[in-house]
Amino acid sequence: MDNEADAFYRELPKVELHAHLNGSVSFQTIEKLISRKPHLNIEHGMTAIGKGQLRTLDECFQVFKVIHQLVDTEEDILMVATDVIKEFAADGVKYLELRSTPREEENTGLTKKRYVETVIKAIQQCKSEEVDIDVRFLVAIDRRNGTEVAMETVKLAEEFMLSTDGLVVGLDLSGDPKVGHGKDLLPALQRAKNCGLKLSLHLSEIPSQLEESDLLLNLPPDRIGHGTFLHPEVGGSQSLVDKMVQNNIPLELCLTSNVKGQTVSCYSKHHFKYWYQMGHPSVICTDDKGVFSTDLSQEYQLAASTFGLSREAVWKLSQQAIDYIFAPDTVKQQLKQKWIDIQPQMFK
Ligand SMILES: CNc1ncnc2c1ncn2[C@@H]1O[C@H](COP(=O)(O)O)[C@@H](O)[C@H]1O
Ligand SMILES: [Zn+2]
Repeated sequence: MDNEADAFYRELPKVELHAHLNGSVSFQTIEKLISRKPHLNIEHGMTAIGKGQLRTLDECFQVFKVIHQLVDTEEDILMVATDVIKEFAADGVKYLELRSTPREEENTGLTKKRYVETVIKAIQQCKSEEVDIDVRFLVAIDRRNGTEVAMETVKLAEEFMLSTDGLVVGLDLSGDPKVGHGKDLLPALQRAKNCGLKLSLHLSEIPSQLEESDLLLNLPPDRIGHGTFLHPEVGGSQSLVDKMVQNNIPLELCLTSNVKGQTVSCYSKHHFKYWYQMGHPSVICTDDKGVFSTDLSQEYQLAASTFGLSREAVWKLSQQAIDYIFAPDTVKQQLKQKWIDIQPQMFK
């Protein structure tokens, strides 16, 4: 990790709603994976982007390929998911929605079903060890893989939603935004919505996706990841903003990810400012804490220092995120109580 956040941000109870499993793998866990697979000749520099370093978004997607080589067995997935959950808990995250793309690997016999089962197993193990965090899972569609795979993924997510007692709560659409078009994925997303899966879609992460964003906002989705180029000041449009506002769709905003991936030129120009000033529901998230060498405490601190947020405003931001989780109201009530219990210690 590049920096350590100040105590206030580490102690702040937090909600993480946008975290890709394989992008969240820490330095320490990569070390263990590398020692399991020395023949791959993978070095740390290939799996993370350090302080002050920038990459193009294309280069970021190369990094995921390297990590996927390191994580290709059930044993790897179990370790990676367990470590990631415990790291978020240690960073003060009380509720986490983890997302990941089910993969099959011919070499190791890994199937998509076993992939999801293994992530669920890690969540259950952490629960039985009483790690202080409520974890839910979003099954991810990689947009690169097209219509049929998207539909298969929805069916898989549906099965697990019914069999895991509420651990699988929704579906994510992610992957390289330059590849594929949302219109081909619409039937799958519609089906997911109809069967009760919540939808979080990566939208307008790069310019030139206006038509796709317009189409997908008609679903409407339950949350949006990034939405970097939705508003008119950056080439989006007022009608896209209006759709976001009318449907009150929360945004998952990831400052370091956007700056290091160079879709946003600097922190002060991050679209957090636009949406936050409007009072639109915005949630600070990490995206890929391993790849971008960050954690959620640092992201909150960055937002506060860049946009001049008081401690009270930061507290409110983390507390309001509870309203946008995909788990049911009973979970929201439990989390709200937790925030009430912690508040007096933090504002003495
Ligand atoms: C940087 N911005 C981003 N934009 C779009 N998709 C992203 C992403 N960051 C991560 N992913 C998606 O998450 C996968 C890695 O985790 P999992 O193997 O699913 O756990 C990537 O392959 C990509 O599909
Ligand atoms: Zn993402």
